[in-house]
Amino acid sequence: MTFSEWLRERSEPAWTKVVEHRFVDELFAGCVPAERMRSYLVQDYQFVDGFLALLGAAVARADRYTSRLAVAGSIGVVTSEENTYFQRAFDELDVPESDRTAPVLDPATAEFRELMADTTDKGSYADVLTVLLVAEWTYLDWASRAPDSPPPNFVHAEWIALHANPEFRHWVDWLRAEVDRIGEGLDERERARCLRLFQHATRCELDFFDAHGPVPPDVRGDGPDEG
Ligand SMILES: Cc1ncc(CN)c(N)n1
Repeated sequence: MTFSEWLRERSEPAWTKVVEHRFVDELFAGCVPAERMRSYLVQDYQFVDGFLALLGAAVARADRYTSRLAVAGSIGVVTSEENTYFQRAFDELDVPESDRTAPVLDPATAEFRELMADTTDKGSYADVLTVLLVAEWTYLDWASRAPDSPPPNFVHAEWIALHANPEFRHWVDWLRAEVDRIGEGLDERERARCLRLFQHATRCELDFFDAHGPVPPDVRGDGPDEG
């Protein structure tokens, strides 16, 4: 088993809960209500801000030029196609300027940003790669479940398409191989640290989706026990 496979396996069942989240199923069906899609994207734009800084840390801490180039390629996508998508989606969803630049953060967003900021400031290259890998691999995995026909609304369809395409798969495959390469040189303590980070980041992904619902029936009170 590779290091990346080991990290993911040790992060179950949270990993599968992210990949099979009800929010994702609603997205595939094109039925995330506008209000929830708006709050998800507003919060995610704040996630992306921290994520971009983390990508910068990977460029700075990589141990070779080819690795810096690979990470820089992903920075290109985040700052162009993905950023343009956010702007068009915000326009479509009537997101006011204040929510685009400085919204009140959900606790889930704040925790994820804190994890990324700590790793950006103090993490080793292995630590940085570990958090990046969770954020990208979970998104590749859920997007890989997408049905053939996209939902009609571009806000839903393009968010799926940004994570279900050969270039994104190639980037995640590279990240996995890089984590495996760097993992070979780590001692036991460093590997354990990567596992803790991987598990924490996976938990953050789950909390992030949970924060945007939908609320499960048993919590809503229309489960089998309710009269
Ligand atoms: C919360 C979250 N995690 C991951 C991704 C994919 N970069 C994202 N956009 N948002």
